[in-house]
Amino acid sequence: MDRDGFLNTHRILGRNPLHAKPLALQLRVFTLTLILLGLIAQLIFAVLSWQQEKADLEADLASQTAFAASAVEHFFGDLGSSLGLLGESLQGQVWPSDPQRARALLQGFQAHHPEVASMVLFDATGRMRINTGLPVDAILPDLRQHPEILKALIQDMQSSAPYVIGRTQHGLVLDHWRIPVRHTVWQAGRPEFLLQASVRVERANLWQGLPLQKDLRLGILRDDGFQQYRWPDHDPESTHGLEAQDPLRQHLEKSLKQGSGVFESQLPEDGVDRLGAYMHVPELGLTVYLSLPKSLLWSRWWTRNALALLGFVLYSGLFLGMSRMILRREEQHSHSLLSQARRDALTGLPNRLAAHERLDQEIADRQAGGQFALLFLDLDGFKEINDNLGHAMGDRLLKQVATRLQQDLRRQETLARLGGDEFLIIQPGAGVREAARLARQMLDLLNPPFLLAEHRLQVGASIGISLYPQDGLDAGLLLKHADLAMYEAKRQGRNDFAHFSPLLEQRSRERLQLRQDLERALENGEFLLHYQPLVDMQTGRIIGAEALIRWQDPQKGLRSPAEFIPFAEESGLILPIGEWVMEEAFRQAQRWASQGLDLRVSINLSTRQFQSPSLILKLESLLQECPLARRHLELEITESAAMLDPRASIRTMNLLKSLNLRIAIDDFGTGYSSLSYLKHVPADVIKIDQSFVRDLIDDPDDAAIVRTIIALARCLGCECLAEGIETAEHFEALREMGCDYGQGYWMSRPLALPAFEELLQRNPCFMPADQNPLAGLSALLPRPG
Ligand SMILES: Nc1nc2c(ncn2[C@@H]2O[C@@H]3COP(=O)(O)O[C@H]4[C@@H](O)[C@H](n5cnc6c(=O)[nH]c(N)nc65)O[C@@H]4COP(=O)(O)O[C@H]3[C@H]2O)c(=O)[nH]1
Repeated sequence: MDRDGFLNTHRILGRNPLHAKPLALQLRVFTLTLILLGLIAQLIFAVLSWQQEKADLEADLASQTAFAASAVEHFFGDLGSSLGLLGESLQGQVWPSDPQRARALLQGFQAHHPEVASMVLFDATGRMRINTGLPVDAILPDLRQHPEILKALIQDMQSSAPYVIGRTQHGLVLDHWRIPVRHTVWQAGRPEFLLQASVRVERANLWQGLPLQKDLRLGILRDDGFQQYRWPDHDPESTHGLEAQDPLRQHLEKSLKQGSGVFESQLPEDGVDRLGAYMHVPELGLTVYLSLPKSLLWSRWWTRNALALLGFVLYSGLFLGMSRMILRREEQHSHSLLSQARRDALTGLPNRLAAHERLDQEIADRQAGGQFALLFLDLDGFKEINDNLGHAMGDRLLKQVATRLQQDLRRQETLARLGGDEFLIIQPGAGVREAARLARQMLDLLNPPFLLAEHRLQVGASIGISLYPQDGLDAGLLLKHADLAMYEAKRQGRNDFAHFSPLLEQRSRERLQLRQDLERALENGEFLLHYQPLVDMQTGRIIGAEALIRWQDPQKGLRSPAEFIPFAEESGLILPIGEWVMEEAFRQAQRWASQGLDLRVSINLSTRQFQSPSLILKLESLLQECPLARRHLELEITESAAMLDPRASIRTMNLLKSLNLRIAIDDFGTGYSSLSYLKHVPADVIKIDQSFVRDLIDDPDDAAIVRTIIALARCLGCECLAEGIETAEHFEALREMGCDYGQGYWMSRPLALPAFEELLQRNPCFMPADQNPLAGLSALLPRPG
């Protein structure tokens, strides 16, 4: 991946798409919605059932109150009527004439009414005359000493009602609570005497038939607010009058107007919140009320709702449990996906994604201070291994490389495979020295050959190092700089490591600039060809020319191929540039052939061009366009390019031969060709590299090499051409050795087309001075660049 790729990946990873969990979210929303709906239904049910329960209880209380009120009404009504009859039987014959008989009648009445504690007879003045609660001879109480009671008695005596119920009394003869029921007997429109039955209500069985459950409270209130009676605890000590502002009394006062109703209030006796019902009995001037603690409503409500609530809890629990189970499964699944997504399937190492995350983590950990190193490792020549031995073999190699690299790493150091043959090592805490030591260690680990099937492969690596924080504060920059340093290591001859320096960035910018300039040059037609004569060493005549590219840069002037061909080769731009050279050289060869000139035109093919699958097609189409050129064209392939993949090279060269093109092996002697390989190479010419020619005169070794190459060419049936002939001595020595052709500054530098054609016209003969009077002519010719 290129540097932009790194940065893009980093940017994409920054968004962390794997954290999005739509299913989990949907499931959560679904579960919560179901629970919420259940909760709402539960709430509605709870409120409705509360209302229902309350209404039921109120209705219950109201009917019980009606029952109680009716019992009270009947009881006092019956007693009142009985008193009326007793009064009638006493009047005239018995009272006041026969007090003993009157007393007996009263006692008889009392005997028939066990709830009556005593019978009393008062005369019209309010004086007590008979009291069955006291012995016959006892002194009767004088009510004048109890003016309150006397007043109430006189008032009741005046009442036209058949009977009157007085305030509940205590003391005065009887030591318990009783309700006085009074009946006045009239004589000629004036009260004659008053009969009073003192009723012990608890004996009256008033509440018989009522469900007297625990906590039920009953009460009877007079219209004047006097608490006549309370059940079950009629406390003689407590007050019997309710304050006017007492909430219960206020409720009950409504009963005077409404007759009946319900109330919520506390009772003075226990302070418990209660729910109650009341009913007014106008004939008696009493209100009967009945109440239960409100908590009973809660418990009745709870009994009704418990099941539904339990159902709801179970239902929610079930849904929650199910969704948690699904979520956990989903989480486990996505965990395993995540860990798979972070593992390189081939080597088992953390992959690019994991490396980026680890790098981000390391940076975050070092925010407060500290350093670490990043080692970017790229195998040397992996592409060739992959191409030649196949991908399966390439994969096996990568696995072995990963195992070896891992072997010396410490636990805190992370090794990741970024993809292809690129590995990354994060070395926490490391500075320049520690990183260099680790890089060297890694290179040493890769040093021993790898054994893959029958192959023993020597694989090196180039390592670029960047350091946090000095070489970058973010992951993208650190990776970019480590990558730049790795390119530098490759540039410096591979199997080595390099540290990042700002200078590399400068070079990278320059390379970028060069790329843009080359693209512009292609577009604007800034390239041109120079031609360097190829000379027959025996006759000294020009037999052809090597076409050599030049770049007429509008800013920098004429630029030599050494400045841009290596970069064009590295960047791939050599393909369009090489095509341009072929087109130009073919057309020139066609022109010369059509002019009747028998000139060989030699063209340099770069490694990439030579390996390009479209080469043959391109050549075929050019040959169709320039048919006369075919006989004169020669393609130069460097020995090292031909040796990269010997079998494929031979295949391509055979195809070139099938097009009737000549083949020259360039820079011969530098590429370590084996003799068995050379035997199969269909070359026409072997070009002796100028490095052997340069010291040919002084260095016997070089002379021996040149002589050997010439002999080899003979054996293989090839012609032989020496490059870099700079002196007459070079020329003479090579000629004597039997070299067929020569090329060099001594004869001529590469020339622009007009100068070359001018030279051709002169038809010079290049021979050392003693044999050739035209020697040195080239020195007079204009020199390019
Ligand atoms: N010192 C010395 N040098 C001599 C002498 N005689 C010739 N030379 C130089 O040797 C180089 C010969 O070309 P090469 O080995 O193919 O080496 C070429 C070739 O590999 C590459 N190149 C040039 N043109 C093209 C092209 O059109 N396509 C490709 N692919 N490569 C090219 O650039 C290299 C350099 O080209 P040039 O700078 O033109 O350099 C030329 C030429 O100027 C001599 O007596 N002494």
